[in-house]
Amino acid sequence: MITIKDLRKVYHQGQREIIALDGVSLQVPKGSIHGIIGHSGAGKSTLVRCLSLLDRPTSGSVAVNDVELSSVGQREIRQARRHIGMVFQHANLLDSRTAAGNIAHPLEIVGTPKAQIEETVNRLLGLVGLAELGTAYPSQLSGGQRQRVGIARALAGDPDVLLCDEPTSALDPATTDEILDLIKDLTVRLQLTVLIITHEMNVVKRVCDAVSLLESGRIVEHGSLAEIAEHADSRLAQALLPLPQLSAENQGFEDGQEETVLDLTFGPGNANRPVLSGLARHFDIDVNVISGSVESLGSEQFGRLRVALGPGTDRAAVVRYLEESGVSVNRPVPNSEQDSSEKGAQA
Ligand SMILES: Nc1ncnc2c1ncn2[C@@H]1O[C@H](COP(=O)(O)OP(=O)(O)OP(=O)(O)O)[C@@H](O)[C@H]1O
Repeated sequence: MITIKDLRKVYHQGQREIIALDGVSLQVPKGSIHGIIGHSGAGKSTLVRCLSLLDRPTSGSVAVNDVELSSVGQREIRQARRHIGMVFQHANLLDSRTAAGNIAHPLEIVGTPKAQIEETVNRLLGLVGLAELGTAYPSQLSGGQRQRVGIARALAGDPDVLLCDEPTSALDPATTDEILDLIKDLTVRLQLTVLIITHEMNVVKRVCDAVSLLESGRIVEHGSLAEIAEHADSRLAQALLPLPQLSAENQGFEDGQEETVLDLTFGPGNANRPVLSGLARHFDIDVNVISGSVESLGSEQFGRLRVALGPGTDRAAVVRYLEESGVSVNRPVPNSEQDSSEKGAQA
């Protein structure tokens, strides 16, 4: 488990103070993956540096499994770093070493006995699906295979935490999915605690259990994917479950007609239930679907629908009926607002 409490990092440039992290608090349970998403300059790299002990926070604390890391002395820092494995955007392998040699490197640095290194490297090569490629050099490996070596190297010290900084940004979509599935599998198998820094919403959708939106050094939205999906007007929800874009002029409703239009979010509990036909029958009204999408978030299905109710419908009663059926109901968000929210959450 990672526990971050009120983390602040202030840089000084001459007279200027730059607040890179402004009171970040976060808890990531063991065995789960938490995504951090945010604009350039939001503070993501600073957060990674403070968590990996490459930089000292100005104040606040970071603990892994209740062991406080942010206050360890210079001498114990190497030992403390062993709790944390790092996966980088470009695997950052040593070109002069084979895949096995790269995985062995951190173990050699801390003086691990040779026989133990060999046993660990072979086990890790198997774990990341490269059992046959231990003698290959980075130049002989594909981008995905290099990242597998990078992941194995991050696991060499038997860490509790994996910090992944844009781990798939340099990979094509199919390889991205393979690497994400590997990270997910390892998280469960080894009961790791994983933080993924990313600007890609599909990374969050595919593997994260929870996500935080970082903006100007602060977490402005956060929650499990199910919690976020329920708040359809939040910026993360609009990025996770976007409604297909209607034209700028045609948002599916006329000015003044917003009252009859609803945005509905269906979660795993009701995504497969005939809620809308039940609604139409119950109130004896027409329900017109204007726009909709269904997304897999982790292993669960979520859906968003924009619907228009027939004239004369008792809107309050309909909203009550839908909410009692477990559907989240929101006012429609105009296209212009949705555009800027998606950019904010995706950048
Ligand atoms: N060493 C430093 N000295 C001074 N200011 C810094 C330093 N490192 C980062 N900053 C500032 O702190 C803020 C957060 O930067 P950071 O690199 O953490 O953002 P980021 O979200 O990682 O951005 P990107 O996605 O572009 O890497 C920015 O305003 C940046 O200019």
